[in-house]
Amino acid sequence: MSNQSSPNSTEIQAIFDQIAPEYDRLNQELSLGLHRVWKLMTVKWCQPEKGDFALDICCGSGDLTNLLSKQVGKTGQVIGLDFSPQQLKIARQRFSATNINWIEGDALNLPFADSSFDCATIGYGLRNVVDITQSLGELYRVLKPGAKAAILDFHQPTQTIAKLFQNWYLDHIVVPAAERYGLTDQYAYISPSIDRFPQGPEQVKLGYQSGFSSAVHYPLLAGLMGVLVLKK
Ligand SMILES: C/C(=C\Cc1cc(O)c2ccccc2c1O)CCC[C@H](C)CCC[C@H](C)CCCC(C)C
Ligand SMILES: C[S@@+](CC[C@H](N)C(=O)[O-])C[C@H]1O[C@@H](n2cnc3c(N)ncnc32)[C@H](O)[C@@H]1O
Repeated sequence: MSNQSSPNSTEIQAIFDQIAPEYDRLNQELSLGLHRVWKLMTVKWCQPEKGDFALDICCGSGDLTNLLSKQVGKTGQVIGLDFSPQQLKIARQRFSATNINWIEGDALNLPFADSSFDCATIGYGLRNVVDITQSLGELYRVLKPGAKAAILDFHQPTQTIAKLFQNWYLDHIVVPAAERYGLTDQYAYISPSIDRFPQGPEQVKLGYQSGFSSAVHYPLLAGLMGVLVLKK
């Protein structure tokens, strides 16, 4: 990894290619299955409807793409976009719904026309892109007027005790668990990435600066996670 404080795109892509085989198993174990609840809430917050054209940016192994697919139904379509070939390989193996298209692409340069999508999600992706402002600008561009996006990610809690717990859990539960698979460095990346990630009020400000007409941040799990809901 470069000696910069934050990894570049190539390094980020490599992390997610490398963890792809164990990603879902570790998420399930380390969140005690709660990540599924957070993802369900995220999809609900972008208000998908039957027949919608939906987008899951930074789709990874496809959890949110699959949930959107169920919501939009047979008359709808979902695009799952990610720049990690290995994550997309896992996604294609896990989910075969005919209303899903998997696309290898960059969240910072979405291969879609303006005002294409009725709703969108980003699950644990915004913290990992190298340019949050560019990513939010692209998200705004491809959404239809009035469309909603829901962005789930880790969040730096404001309460000291919660922050201490988050750091402890990441350092003493998450990273040692990743060691079992030789993925120590990849999972050790999470903690500093959370420290660099804007907190809720700053995310809201970035949402408005990107042109969204409304931006609300909902903390989850005492602020250890959060969902930013944006409306174009
Ligand atoms: C689905 C989750 C995380 C996805 C994820 C995001 C990243 O940016 C990564 C970067 C590098 C390696 C892996 C990931 C990655 O997996 C959230 C659930 C999994 C978390 C690893 C678990 C941590 C949860 C909270 C810090 C503490 C929860 C405590 C509760 C009592 C379970
Ligand atoms: C932590 S995973 C999240 C996967 C999935 N959304 C979930 O909720 O489990 C982050 C994903 O973002 C992808 N990613 C990071 N930067 C990206 C970019 N600029 N363009 C596309 N995908 C990107 C990574 O390849 C990885 O699959």
